[in-house]
Amino acid sequence: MAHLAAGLARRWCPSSLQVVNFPVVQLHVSLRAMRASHTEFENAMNQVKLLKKDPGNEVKLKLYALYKQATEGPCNMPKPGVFDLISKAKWDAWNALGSLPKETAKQSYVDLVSSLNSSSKSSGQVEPRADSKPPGYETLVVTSEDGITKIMLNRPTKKNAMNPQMYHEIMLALEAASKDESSITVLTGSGDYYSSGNDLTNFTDIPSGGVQEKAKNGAILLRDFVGCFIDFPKPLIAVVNGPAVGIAVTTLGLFDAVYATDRATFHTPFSHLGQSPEGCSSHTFPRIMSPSKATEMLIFGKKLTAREACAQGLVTEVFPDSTFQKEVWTRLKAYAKLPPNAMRISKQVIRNKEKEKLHAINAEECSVLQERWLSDECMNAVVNFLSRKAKL
Ligand SMILES: CCCC/C=C/CC(=O)SCCNC(=O)CCNC(=O)[C@H](O)C(C)(C)COP(=O)(O)OP(=O)(O)OC[C@H]1O[C@@H](n2cnc3c(N)ncnc32)[C@H](O)[C@@H]1OP(=O)(O)O
Repeated sequence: MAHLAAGLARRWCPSSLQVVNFPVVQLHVSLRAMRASHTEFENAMNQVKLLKKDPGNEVKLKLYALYKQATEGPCNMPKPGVFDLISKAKWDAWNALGSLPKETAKQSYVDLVSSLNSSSKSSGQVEPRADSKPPGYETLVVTSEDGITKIMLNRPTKKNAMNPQMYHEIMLALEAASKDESSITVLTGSGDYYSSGNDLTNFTDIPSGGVQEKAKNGAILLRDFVGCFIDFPKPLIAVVNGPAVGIAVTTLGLFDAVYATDRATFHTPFSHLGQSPEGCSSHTFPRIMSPSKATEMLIFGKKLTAREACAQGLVTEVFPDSTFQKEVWTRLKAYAKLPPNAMRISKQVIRNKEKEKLHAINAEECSVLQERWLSDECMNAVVNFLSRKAKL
C-alpha cells in the first residue's frame, strides 16, 4: 500500500468553500461565528499539509473522500479499473459517502483534521495510529449494539435544541447508520427532553452576505436535513423520552414507529414563532390525523399530550414513564432480530411510492420558511424568546 500513500499524498488539493447560515434576527452580533466555519475549512486543508507524519492510508482516504464530497458532492467519477489500485481506493472511499450533503462532509473534514491535530498535540507529537477511529460526535451519542444503532441527541442543558452542528451530525449519523451492520435505527434524547426543536439562537448571526443569503442557506440545510429522513432505508424508530417541539415533532411523521413516555408532549408553535410547517408535516399530519387535527397543531399550536398524540396517530404507543425505557428497548431488541433485508425491502415497498412527493413537499415547505424567517413576525418572536429571561 506504500504506493497508495504516495499516490494519495500527491493528490490532496485545496477546496472551494460554502458557508451555511441560518435565518436571521437583527441583533447585536459579530460575524466571527459564521466566518469561523469558512475559515475553519481553509485552515483544516492547510493543517493537513502540515501534519508531521503520514496519518495512514485509511485516514487519508477518509480525508480525500470528505474533501471531494464537500467540494463536488456525491461521487461523479466513472469507476476505475480493478488494476488502478490508487484510483479505485479513492473512488471507493468517495462513493461510500453516498448522498451525504456537502455541508456535512465539510464539517466532518474539519472535525477529522482537528482530531488528528489534537491527538498529535495532546500526546506530545505522537502521531495518531493509522487506524485511528473517526472523530466522535459533539452533540450526539451514537452507539450500535444488539442490531440497533441508537442516535441520542446530547445537549440536555439546552433541551436538546438543534444547533447547526447537531443538524450536521444527525445527517452524518443517519448516513453512517444506513450503511452499518445494524438492522434498525433509533433516535432519542438525553435528559428530560426529546428535543425542543430548532435552536433559536441559530437566528442570531448575520453573515456578510446579508439576511437573504442566510435565509437561503438555512432553507438548503433544512431541506438536506429532512431529506435524510425521507430517504433513510432502514426501519427508523423514535423513542420520545420527553417533550418534543417544532422540527422534533414534525419529522416524526417520517419515522416508521414512534414510542413515547407518558411524560412526553408534542408542540408545533409555528404561528407563535411567525413560521410555517416543515418536516413534510404539511402533508403527513393531515394524512395521519385529519386536516382539522393537523390545523390545531400546525396553525393554532395546540400542544398534545402523549396519549392525545397516540389517539391522533402521530405516536404508535405510549408507555408509563417508570417502565418506558425497559419496555421499549426489550421490544426493539426483539424487532432487531428480524431478517434485516426483509425489513429494509418492506420499508421500501411501504415508503417508496411517496418519496418523490415528499421531496417535493419538503422543497416547497423550505421555500416558504425561507421567506417566513425574514418576516417581522418571526424576528419578533425569536427576540422575545431570547430576551425572555432578561425580563424576569
Ligand atoms: C435550519 C433549520 C430550521 C428548522 C426549523 C424548525 C422550526 C422549529 O423547530 S420551531 C420550534 C423552536 N423551539 C422553540 O420554540 C422552543 C423554545 N424553548 C422553549 O420554549 C423552552 O425552552 C422550553 C419550553 C423548551 C423549555 O422551557 P423550560 O423548561 O423553562 O427550560 P428553559 O427555557 O430554561 O430551557 C433550558 C435552557 O435551554 C435553552 N433552550 C431550550 N430550548 C431552546 C431552543 N429551542 N433554542 C435555544 N435555546 C433553547 C434555554 O434558553 C435555556 O438556556 P439557558 O437560559 O442558557 O439555561
